[in-house]
Amino acid sequence: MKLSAGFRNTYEEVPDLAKKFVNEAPNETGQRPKSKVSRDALVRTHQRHLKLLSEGSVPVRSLVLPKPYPPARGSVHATSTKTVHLGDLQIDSRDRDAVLLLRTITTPYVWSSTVAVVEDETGDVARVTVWNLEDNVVDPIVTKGSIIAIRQPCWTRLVDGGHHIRVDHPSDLVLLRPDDDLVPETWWNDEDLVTNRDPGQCKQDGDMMFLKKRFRQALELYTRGLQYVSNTPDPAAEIDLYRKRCGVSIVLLRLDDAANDLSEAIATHARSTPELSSSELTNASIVKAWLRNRSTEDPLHISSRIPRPLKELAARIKFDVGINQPTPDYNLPVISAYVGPLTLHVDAANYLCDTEVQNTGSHGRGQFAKRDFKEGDLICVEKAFVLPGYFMQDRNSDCLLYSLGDGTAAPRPGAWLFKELVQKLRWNPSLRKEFFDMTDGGYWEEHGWEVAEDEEIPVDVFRVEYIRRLNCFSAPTRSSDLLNQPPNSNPELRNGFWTHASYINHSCLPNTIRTFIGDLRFLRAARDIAAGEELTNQYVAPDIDINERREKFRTTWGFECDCQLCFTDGSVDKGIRKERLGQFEELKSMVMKLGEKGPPTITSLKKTARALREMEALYSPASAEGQGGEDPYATLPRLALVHPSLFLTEAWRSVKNVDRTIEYAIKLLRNFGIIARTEGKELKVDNQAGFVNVETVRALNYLAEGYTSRGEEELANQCLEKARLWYIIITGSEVGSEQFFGDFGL
Ligand SMILES: C[S@@+](CC[C@H](N)C(=O)[O-])C[C@H]1O[C@@H](n2cnc3c(N)ncnc32)[C@H](O)[C@@H]1O
Repeated sequence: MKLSAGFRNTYEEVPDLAKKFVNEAPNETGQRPKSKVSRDALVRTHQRHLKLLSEGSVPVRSLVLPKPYPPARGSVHATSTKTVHLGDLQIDSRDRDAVLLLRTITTPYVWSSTVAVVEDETGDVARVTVWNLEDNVVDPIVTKGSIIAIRQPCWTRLVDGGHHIRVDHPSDLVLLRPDDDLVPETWWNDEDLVTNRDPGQCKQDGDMMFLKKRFRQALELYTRGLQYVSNTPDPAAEIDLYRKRCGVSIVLLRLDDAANDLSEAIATHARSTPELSSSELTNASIVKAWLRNRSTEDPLHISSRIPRPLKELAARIKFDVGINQPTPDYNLPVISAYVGPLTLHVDAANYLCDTEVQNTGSHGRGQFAKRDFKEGDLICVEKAFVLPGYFMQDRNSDCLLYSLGDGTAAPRPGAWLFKELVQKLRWNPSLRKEFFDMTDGGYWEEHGWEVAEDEEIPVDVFRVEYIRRLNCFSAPTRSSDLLNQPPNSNPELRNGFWTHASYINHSCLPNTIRTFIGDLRFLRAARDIAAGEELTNQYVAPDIDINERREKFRTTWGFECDCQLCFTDGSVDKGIRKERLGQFEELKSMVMKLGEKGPPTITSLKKTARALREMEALYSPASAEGQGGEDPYATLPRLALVHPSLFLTEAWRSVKNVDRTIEYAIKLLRNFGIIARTEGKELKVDNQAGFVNVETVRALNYLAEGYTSRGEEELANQCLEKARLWYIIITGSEVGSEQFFGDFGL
């Protein structure tokens, strides 16, 4: 039996209860807690929670964001801050200038949040809960004996009674070094200040910590080594320590620190190498500027003049910060072969220069073509700002994110993206501008302040979450993998963030298609695009029902789609819309039942075809008002007809009726908004407002098969050529096409 059986974990918030509590508990803002818990009781409870943790008795990790409030502004060392004690704090009332100095008296409990028992200078005790740290048990951020400063502290009520100090913004928690001026004299401890003064030993100990994945401790040891190496100048040791610390920083996504350390390592190397000692490489700021300039150019020939380990780190940092190349040249087969569930991050440059962000006039900012693109062309390629690489099959990676402010919840992919975004932004001030430039739906305007030009942009976790929700993408490991999924398998997609791509607006009838290979996001032209045209993308495939569609756009992204399809579907008489949906549902269940019965009979297919014809009538010119008698759907998708026409195409093919297969494949294309017809031996495909997707690629394959069996090879080849182009558009590359088309025997 487990020692802690029967003990309830109160450190893990139950989101539903927390939500109810937040919305229903009486307001006690400004009051003080009526009772206190003793030091012994707090520590005892904490020990039992540590026990639960060590036994693995923890629920699925739940990240909980309370009602929004902004982080404290400026530095904890600013003269305006004032030190307070636990006894001064009030419930739910934050004083922006207040700083609470605490010392942790327990090892931390680290799961959904980091929890520790702390004391203040007067000996008063409390439980502190810190959210949104990139923490883990083996390498905790706050350890027993840490001295911490909490900014804008207040008491927060716990659902089951009692109070704790809750911190949501990582910047509201500051870890203080023992020699920090803020540390009260009573907490000075000479032992803290006496450390190993041998840089070599520090490096060795740091290496050991690195191997044990205790990255923060490794950082600390390398930092200590660097402090002491300056006493006994030893360039080789110094370069080594900078290099090692740079490596750890890269693992921890601290690219700003990594670039600083590598610049110092390179400058030290140059100063101690006779042939470089009078070169620009001795200037660390010049090297740093090169590491961060996002260019593939190397006019100072830095990479060819430094030792290989430094050169490799430089490449790593440049790719991770993001570099741009001027052409869409990529070795897609090599990239695709490299990528897998555990190797998502590709060393490749971005290709962004032929697109630009501009104001649209009606939809905020949007992305525009700077040159003409032909159907299928690569328009832009971008490496992810963040694409979390957690293990999908691991229970340990289960994680949920709840926002109590608006009652929303995000499953694992969104929760992980949020966590990594907070981490990356927290440690890389240089990358914040590009991220916080993105739309947050007005959050910061309501809750934040105007950030001055020379002020560091704060990492407000609520703002990060709003930006995540409005701008992230769901991404498969490789888009081509999705073609080989068993039907209805619904594989889990990751959530990732691509900053340039986030400026693209939605259209149900997009002129571009996005695909993914690892952390590279590709955008290809779904049809010819002229320079100056706005680029659009489908955020999600449109629902058949215009009301559902509008609701989804409104609640998820806060906009009203004004594309031609939404306008036309929206103009249709309500009764006809209802009838379309009713008939669609009826036909769908009829088709499903047929599917269950084995191979279809000719009679059943004829019956289905009749039902489809009846539905087609609901898309006749008379169905939409105010269109002057013209067919409003002449070039538009007729979404309710897609499913039955797909069924009929495949069913006629299964009974080897070539003519009917061709007829229905053309219908299927047409219902996706793609008008395909033949003029003699020529195939004409008009796609002004249609969808290119796997079904339309298949429809072309069925046509190719049909024309082949009728001996119309030229038509078959044209279908196949188009299908191959569309395959590239929907998967990003040609990789896998042999197998895909081979499965059709083509
Ligand atoms: C990923 S961002 C696109 C860039 C955004 N327009 C901007 O200015 O930052 C998504 C937001 O753009 C706006 N948006 C996207 N597509 C739109 C459309 N078709 N019509 C109106 N607004 C749209 C919505 O405000 C949505 O929340």
